[in-house]
Amino acid sequence: MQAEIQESCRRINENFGQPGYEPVVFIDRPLSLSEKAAYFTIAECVVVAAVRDGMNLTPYEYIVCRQGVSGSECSAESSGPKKSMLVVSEFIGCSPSLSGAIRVNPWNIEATAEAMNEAISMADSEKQLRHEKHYRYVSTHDVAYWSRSFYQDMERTCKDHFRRRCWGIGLSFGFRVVALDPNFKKLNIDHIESAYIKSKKRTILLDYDGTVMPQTSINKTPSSRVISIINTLCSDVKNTVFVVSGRGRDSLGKWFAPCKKLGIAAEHGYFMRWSAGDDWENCGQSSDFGWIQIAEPVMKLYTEATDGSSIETKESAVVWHHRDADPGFGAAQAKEMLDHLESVLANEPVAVKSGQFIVEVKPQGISKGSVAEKIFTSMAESGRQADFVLCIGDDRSDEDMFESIDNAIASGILNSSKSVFACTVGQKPSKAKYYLDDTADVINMLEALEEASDPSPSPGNSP
Ligand SMILES: O=P(O)(O)OC[C@H]1O[C@H](O[C@H]2O[C@H](CO)[C@@H](O)[C@H](O)[C@H]2O)[C@H](O)[C@@H](O)[C@@H]1O
Repeated sequence: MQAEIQESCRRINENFGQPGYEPVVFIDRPLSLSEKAAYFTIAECVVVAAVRDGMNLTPYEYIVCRQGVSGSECSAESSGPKKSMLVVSEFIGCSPSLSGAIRVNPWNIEATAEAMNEAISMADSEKQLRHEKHYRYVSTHDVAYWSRSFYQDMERTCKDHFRRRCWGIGLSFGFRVVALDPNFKKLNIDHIESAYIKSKKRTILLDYDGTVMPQTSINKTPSSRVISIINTLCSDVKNTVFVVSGRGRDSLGKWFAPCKKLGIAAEHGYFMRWSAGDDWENCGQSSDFGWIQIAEPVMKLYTEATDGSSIETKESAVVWHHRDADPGFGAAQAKEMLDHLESVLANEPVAVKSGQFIVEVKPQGISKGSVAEKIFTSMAESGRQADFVLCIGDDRSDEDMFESIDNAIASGILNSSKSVFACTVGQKPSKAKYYLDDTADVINMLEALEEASDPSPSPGNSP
């Protein structure tokens, strides 16, 4: 590789060099700190084109060197306004913190060349503004700042650890230690079945993906087994059953067409209907979707840079999927995109949320929590307060449902002495008190409830 670099340098110098001017000076040896500082001080632009990196400090060192030491006369520019320009790879750790840097995908040679040209031909006033911004960031985020911030993060993360149980879960790169509440336990099928039999008014809220449908399934249509269980649950006059999902109303409506009495909350509750015979209620508070014009271009940028990712446009939301991208890179891009979207959409009526291999932008106030609250409230208001609640889901959006159960108990919409089963799928930190291991476990549990049901003709769910 070294020979290849030397050959490229020779070729460029031969083609573009002139007497007294050598375009590429290739330094192929370790530099002392002072030498490095000297080069940084005179450099009009620094390019960091690493394709994989941790926390590369070169850009920060460069900015500090360009700022210089006040009062020193180390360069011709030292008395004038300070300027610096950075072209950085989007793969390096410090890239998100340098908002004035030109960010590139280093695999894209043309885009990198264009960025270098843009960097050196930019107006001095612009270079100055970018430098000021970066220097302010570097000088306020010093060693003391970082150690304070790490310390606070650790304190927050370890809060309550003394009363939690720690478990190692996952394998290989997926291995992690999680701290779980000691009251968090596996849902016992006999226990829930007996509570189900004793109860008179039941609310059952089922998430779809990752709960009744395995995340790994290619075919996302519910199995005939799932349809049959849900139909039996719906036909018990004591039951109000809802599928509460982030998926669109068309797919859910089509998939669950055989379940006439099933309630559906689609797109996290933006659309809701109590049974197949009812019209869809639109639960959104605003019809202004101008924010899509801001969110989509950002998602497109990340899609271009992340092989295997894609954008899904729903009626009320846009979703960036990275399930088929490289796991590490996809997750890093998702985290970065979430921050990016949160900052550009700060003044818009939206929420930016992450889920199972997705980042989603959806209208503010729309969540599975508000769906659950709506169902509990309208049941209580019509004198049908539930004495049995089963709420089950696997991801972050389902945590909102679990939280709304606590709120409903606190406000008296649900009675705390009744049977409440908030259950997450997979053993992980959750607001739910119970867990089941996987979708197979969920189906087994629902089968037990199916057997304990009393299917009799009924008008179905009603608000
Ligand atoms: O609320 P859920 O029923 O759990 O649905 C949430 C999202 O489901 C869909 O995404 C999921 O399935 C994709 C494959 O079809 C998969 O790639 C992704 O990782 C899953 O999260 C749906 O596309 C999203 O819009 C929903 O928000």
